[in-house]
Order: sequence, then structure tokens, then C-alpha cells
Amino acid sequence: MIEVKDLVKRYSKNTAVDHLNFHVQKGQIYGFLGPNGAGKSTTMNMMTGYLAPTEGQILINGYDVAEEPMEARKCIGYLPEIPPLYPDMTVLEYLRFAAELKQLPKNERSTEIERVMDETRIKDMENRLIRHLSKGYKQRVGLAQALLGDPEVLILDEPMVGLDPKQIIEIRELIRGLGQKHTVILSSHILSEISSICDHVLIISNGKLVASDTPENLGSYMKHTDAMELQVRGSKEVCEQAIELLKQVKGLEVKTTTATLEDVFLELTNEENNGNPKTTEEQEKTERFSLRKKLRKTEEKEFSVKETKSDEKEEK
Ligand SMILES: Nc1ncnc2c1ncn2[C@@H]1O[C@H](COP(=O)(O)OP(=O)(O)OP(=O)(O)O)[C@@H](O)[C@H]1O
Repeated sequence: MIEVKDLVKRYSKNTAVDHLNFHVQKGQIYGFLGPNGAGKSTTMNMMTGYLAPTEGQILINGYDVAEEPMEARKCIGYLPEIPPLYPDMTVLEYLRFAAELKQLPKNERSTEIERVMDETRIKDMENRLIRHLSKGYKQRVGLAQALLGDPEVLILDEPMVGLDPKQIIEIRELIRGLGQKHTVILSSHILSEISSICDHVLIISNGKLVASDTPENLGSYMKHTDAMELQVRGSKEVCEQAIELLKQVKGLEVKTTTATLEDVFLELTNEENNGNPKTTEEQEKTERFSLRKKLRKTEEKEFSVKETKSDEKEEK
């Protein structure tokens, strides 16, 4: 479906993409993962024909992006990192304009616009000015323009960036749904974002491909670094019993830590509130006062322990 062969992009002395090779197969969601400045946007801009490579070749459905750009572009819907939206247009005006730019047949435009608005769930917003939309809805409008003409491949550059957690979940669901009909390539620098929706992950660093595998295989590759933090709350005896039990698990290294002042603080506040919601200002003042007293006592205890230790040293 997509072949990227020995792709290079140099900006003067800076090599942004360095002999990149990969294949994208039909009907899968690909994650393009890498830190800021790794070369993701540059690669995507070259795949969509917006930027000319310094060296190398990109084939989309057999069409060479450099030699048959119109044919190659027809296969691709692109949502750039900053969606090319016009804030003074309504959603409908903008989609009509995008359909014209994509040279969709005139008699099919209205049906196609209705289809993409339904697919991205923006029909309710069709008469709103784009400048009045939330970031999440702007992103949906960007996706809608990418879907015009029903391209086989969708290339989405950081589609979740700047969205709040609820919007991220909504866009993620939307992309998952799109993945059933289209081949999707999306970029991100956040692993969890990619691994939750992608079938395959391409990791890029300093313009080079450093890994290409399923999220599961990449996860097991990292298995040896798995660490788990377990908190045991209870009396000293209960904690000691738990540690002894854990030590019986083969291959498990148990490291214990003592409570921090923050833990003590949380413990004390729990005890103070006793599960009841705070009510009057007076009650809160009393609680804060007794909390401060308890904290001071804890600090005094710690201090006296330290003092005893340093006294012991001096005696020795
Ligand atoms: N127009 C340009 N002129 C010069 N250097 C550029 C240009 N565009 C990108 N670069 C450089 O190319 C490298 C790759 O940038 P690119 O934007 O492709 O990375 P990215 O992985 O998409 O990063 P981000 O996640 O921050 O968007 C960076 O070092 C960047 O500074």
C-alpha cells in the first residue's frame, strides 16, 4: 500500500530524515512514534507530497509521490499538525471549499460533505463559525476535510495534541472507527496514545527508524524493565508478613521504603476527616490546628531520632 524507500530530508546541514525505509500494509492502524524533532512531521509532509525529499522514493498504491503527485494524493487524506482551517468560515462553508479544492465532482459534493459530517459527528455544528468551536471540534472538522473523497489512507499528524482527556477519548474512538475502513498512520510522541489504538508501531529517532513492531511485541521487548510499586498499609507486623510473602515469589526483587512526610500527612488528614465531608469553617480550623500539632509531633520525633544518633556518634 505505502512504500518508503531510503527517504532522506536535509535542511541545510541538519538531516531531519535519515535513510528511512518502511512498508505500510492495507487496513491497519500505524503509529508513528518519536520524540520532538525526531522527523515525524517532515516524513508525513513528504508522504503527502507537501515537501520534496532530498533523496529517496515514496510509493502510494504504486504511484510515485514525486512523479505522479495528483494520483498519489487522491489516495490520501491528510490532517497536518496544525489543521488548515479558516476561522471566519462556518463548518459547512469550509467543507464546501475543501471539496472544491480536492476537485470532487460537483454533483457528489453535498452528499460527500453530509457523509463526512456524520462520520465525524459535527452535523450539529455545520452553521457555526470555526473560530467559535472547541479544540476538539476543530480537530473533527480537520478530520472531516481529510475524509472528503473517501481516501484509502489517512495520515494524521499528532491528532490528539492539545486536547483535554475527554476529547482525547472521543478522537481516539473516532480514529479506531476510521481504522475499520481506512489505512491510518498517526503520529505522536506519547507511547500510551499510540499503543492503545495502533496495530503496528514505527519508532523514529533522529530521523532513523529504530523499531517496527506490534505494540505487544514492543511491550515484551521492554519486559525486563517492568517495575511495580506495591503499598501495604497496616501495622508493622502486617507489613512484615506481606514482605515475607512477596519474597517467596520467584524472580521478584523486593525493595522496601519507609513512609515519607507526605504519606504521614495523607494518613493524618484521613484520620482527621474520618471519612466525613468538611462542614463549617470552624470545624476546618480545629482540624487544621490538630493536624499541625500532629505534624509537629512527627517532625519532633524525627528530629529527636536524628539527635540521638548524632549524640551517639559524638559519645563514640
Ligand atoms: N522548515 C525547516 N527548516 C529547518 N529545519 C527544520 C524545518 N522543519 C523541521 N526542521 C528540523 O527537522 C527536524 C525534524 O523536525 P520534525 O518537525 O519533522 O520533527 P517531529 O518529530 O515532527 O517533531 P514534533 O513532535 O516536535 O512535531 C528538527 O530538528 C527540526 O528542527
